[in-house]
Amino acid sequence: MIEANDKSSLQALNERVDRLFPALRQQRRDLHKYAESGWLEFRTSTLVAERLDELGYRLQLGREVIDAESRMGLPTADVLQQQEQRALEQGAIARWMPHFSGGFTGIVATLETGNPGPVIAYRVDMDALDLNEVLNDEHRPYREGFASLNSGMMHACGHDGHTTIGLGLAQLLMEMREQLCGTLKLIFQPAEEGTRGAKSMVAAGVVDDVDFFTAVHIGTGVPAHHIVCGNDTFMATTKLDVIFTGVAAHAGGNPEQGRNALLAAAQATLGLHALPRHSGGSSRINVGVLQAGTGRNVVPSSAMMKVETRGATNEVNEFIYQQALKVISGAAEMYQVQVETRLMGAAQSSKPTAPWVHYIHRQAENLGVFEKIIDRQEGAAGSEDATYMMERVKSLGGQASYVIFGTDLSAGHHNEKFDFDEHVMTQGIKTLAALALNISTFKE
Ligand SMILES: O=C(O)C[C@H](NC(=O)Cc1c[nH]c2ccccc12)C(=O)O
Repeated sequence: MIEANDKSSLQALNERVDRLFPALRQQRRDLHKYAESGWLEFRTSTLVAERLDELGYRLQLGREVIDAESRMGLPTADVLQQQEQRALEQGAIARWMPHFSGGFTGIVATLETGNPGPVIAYRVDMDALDLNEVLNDEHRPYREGFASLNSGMMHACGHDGHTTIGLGLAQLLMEMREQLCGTLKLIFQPAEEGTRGAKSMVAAGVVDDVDFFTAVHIGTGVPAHHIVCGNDTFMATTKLDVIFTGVAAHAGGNPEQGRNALLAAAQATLGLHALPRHSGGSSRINVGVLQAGTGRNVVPSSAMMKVETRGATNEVNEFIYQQALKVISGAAEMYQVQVETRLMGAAQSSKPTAPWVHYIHRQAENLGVFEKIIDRQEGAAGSEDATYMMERVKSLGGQASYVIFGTDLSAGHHNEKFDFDEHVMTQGIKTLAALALNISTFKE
């Protein structure tokens, strides 16, 4: 094995990745243009599979890496069907589609180097957000012709960049395989938004053999040329849909015959936002959607809410969630309507393992492409279902972390004007490749 820490080999790595930049940019822009929301990454996953196959990876696809029962927040069968059709019209590669059909849009690519060593895994996500991209000349993706063609779907969180980082890394690792040891695993995950996908991949066992696990994000407010080696502020979260069903009636003639689902939902909304907090850490609650009723002069017989709870720890989130269920059933009782709650997504809180964070820090230093390298940052982040993978790896004695590569953004994440400086993708690939290249120097 080469002395990878010596400056000339890292220099060679840097130059090699820099040469990939035009191809990476083109790849990212193609994914951006054909944005696909969670569990609907049909075009994306067929292109990813084709590329990884071309490179010579062993592939596990669809049901092999996604446990059907553990999927959360799956779109309806109709939507799955329509979007699969659209993907084919937009250039999805038909021969891979049977693996992904029905919402099994996950891929694990494995490279056995043939040299003895550990299993090193990377996780990237592939889904877009349910959001309409802004279409005007001030927005680069529109100006340069790669804004999303799919209404209501936009890569506004950078997962097009993450997928591209995964593919670029795959190419580089394959080219360098003689200098590497052990087994490299690239995990392409569906449906991170709404924290719906990772749990099903963990249930399928995709990280059970992993010694070193790293999940990746770009942006999130971290400045360009900065890297966070071990983000540890993810909140545990539960996502639920709530459906109230009452009885419609003549609002003038016989209001007493109605059972008002709108009032139950409105009451529940206020009650949810008034929940007491927990001394164990910060918490959040959000009713993000409330829809109810059918007509001005009809007692509303239906209402629907999309709700999420979050907590600094699993315990705090569970506390808020349990109270939320009580408020919801109490509100239903108050107005004598039926209520059903459906679990739509979930994630844990998780902390990286310190030795792996230190190791990532050292590799980032040696690369010489960052202005600032920090282990962690203050402040609540969002949630992430990669935490299921991290916790699983840790529970089996492995090392895990979550790395953030800073970049300039045109607008915040989940905003319709979101875009990022694509050069961050080369920094990501360099760092992730260095983790594999120098693994023999890892110390507990
Ligand atoms: O809960 C979700 O739906 C996941 C979604 N996740 C993200 O937006 C990722 C994210 C948010 N903040 C950070 C900070 C660092 C890395 C990743 C993130 C969120 O929190 O709403």
